[in-house]
Amino acid sequence: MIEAVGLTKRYGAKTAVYNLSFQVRPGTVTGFLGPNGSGKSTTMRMILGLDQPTSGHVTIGGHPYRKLPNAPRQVGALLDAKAVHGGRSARSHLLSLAQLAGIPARRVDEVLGVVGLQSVAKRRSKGFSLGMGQRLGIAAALLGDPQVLLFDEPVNGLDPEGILWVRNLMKALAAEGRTVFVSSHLMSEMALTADHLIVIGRGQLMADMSVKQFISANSADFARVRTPDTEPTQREKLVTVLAEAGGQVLSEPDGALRITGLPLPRISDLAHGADVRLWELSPHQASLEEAYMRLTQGAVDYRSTDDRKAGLMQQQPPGYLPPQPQPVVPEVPQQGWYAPPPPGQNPYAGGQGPYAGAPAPQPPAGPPSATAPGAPVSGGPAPVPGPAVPADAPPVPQAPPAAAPADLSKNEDPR
Ligand SMILES: Nc1ncnc2c1ncn2[C@@H]1O[C@H](COP(=O)(O)OP(=O)(O)OP(=O)(O)O)[C@@H](O)[C@H]1O
Repeated sequence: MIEAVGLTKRYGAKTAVYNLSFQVRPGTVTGFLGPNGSGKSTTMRMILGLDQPTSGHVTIGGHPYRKLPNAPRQVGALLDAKAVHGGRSARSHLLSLAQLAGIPARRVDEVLGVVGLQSVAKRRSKGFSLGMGQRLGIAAALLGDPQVLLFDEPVNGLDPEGILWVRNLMKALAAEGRTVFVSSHLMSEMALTADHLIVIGRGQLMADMSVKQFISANSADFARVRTPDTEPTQREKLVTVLAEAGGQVLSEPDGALRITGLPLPRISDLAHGADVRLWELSPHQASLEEAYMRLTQGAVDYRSTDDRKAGLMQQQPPGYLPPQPQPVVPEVPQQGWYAPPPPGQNPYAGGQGPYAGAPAPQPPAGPPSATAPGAPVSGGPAPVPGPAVPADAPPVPQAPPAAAPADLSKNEDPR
């Protein structure tokens, strides 16, 4: 088991990790998630004794890494796959690691086989592709047959076959009772691989729970309903009856309705009772990506802007007005689009949890339009105020933080 207690790491004015406490248990794959720069690699380096915490401590099986007897036989890690002497072959790189840890040479050939690099074992690693480098890094982590494994973005650069292999490898290692701690930005992959999640934002703990709990705490399942495109009155009638029955109704980009708060059979009965024909009534399960984006959207430090290419434009005569682009609502839901979690289920959005008191998301300024996708069409108050998207919303609405940890990079001590 890995146990972190009050872990804090400062680099000068920058607080990379702040007061982080968690446990990573054996027998499960624990996913370690967080936006870019949130402190995942720093935390992993502290676990492995490569960085000294400013305060707090972290142990593996009750001991700090540096005090573990023959640590490479107990803990395997992939932190930076590029940290290999490029002039060495894959085999000689692994052989040197094996010799340092007292691991027999035949184990090197075993792990080369496990990661599928036998045929290039004698090639210099500097000619390796990104994915081959990752495989070599994973081989190094497996070398000592350790009980505790840490992988920092192991599927980075792997082909689909490699991703599937890593997924199965992680699960198999956990099924053998090992402790597996893995960071990734690929939510779809994490949803398939991890049992438990530790989520950090700006170096602080945001969630520590099972994947299932995480999704239900941070999003809600919903029903998608479509009435005939040619008969807008049918849609309006349905919106009214659903709202009267207590449903929350949002408009989707293609004109369909997104309903929360009512089970599918009830929606069907209400439509039937109102003599409304349905072209679609389908259940939708919230994804880990939705739940993750909803939780962390306020803790994202590095956000892209549209490339308007204004710097490449010719200067226009005074008074010239550029054509206004039509607002495009993303096909895939983005900020402000996430179905709100059921009332009281998001410990980070209400009055409990470490971020209690953080501002709840508010709809962007401007009147919501019943025809604008994402605008609440009708219904009672949303359980957690979900930001609506007005008709004149920019392509990616910048919703305020859902429940953001304080930005510690500004050198402000939050205590
Ligand atoms: N040696 C260092 N000196 C100064 N700042 C550092 C150092 N290492 C990390 N940081 C800073 O600490 C913060 C956390 O970085 P870290 O690499 O741990 O994040 P991360 O969650 O692993 O990010 P990513 O997902 O992009 O890999 C960042 O702001 C980073 O710039």
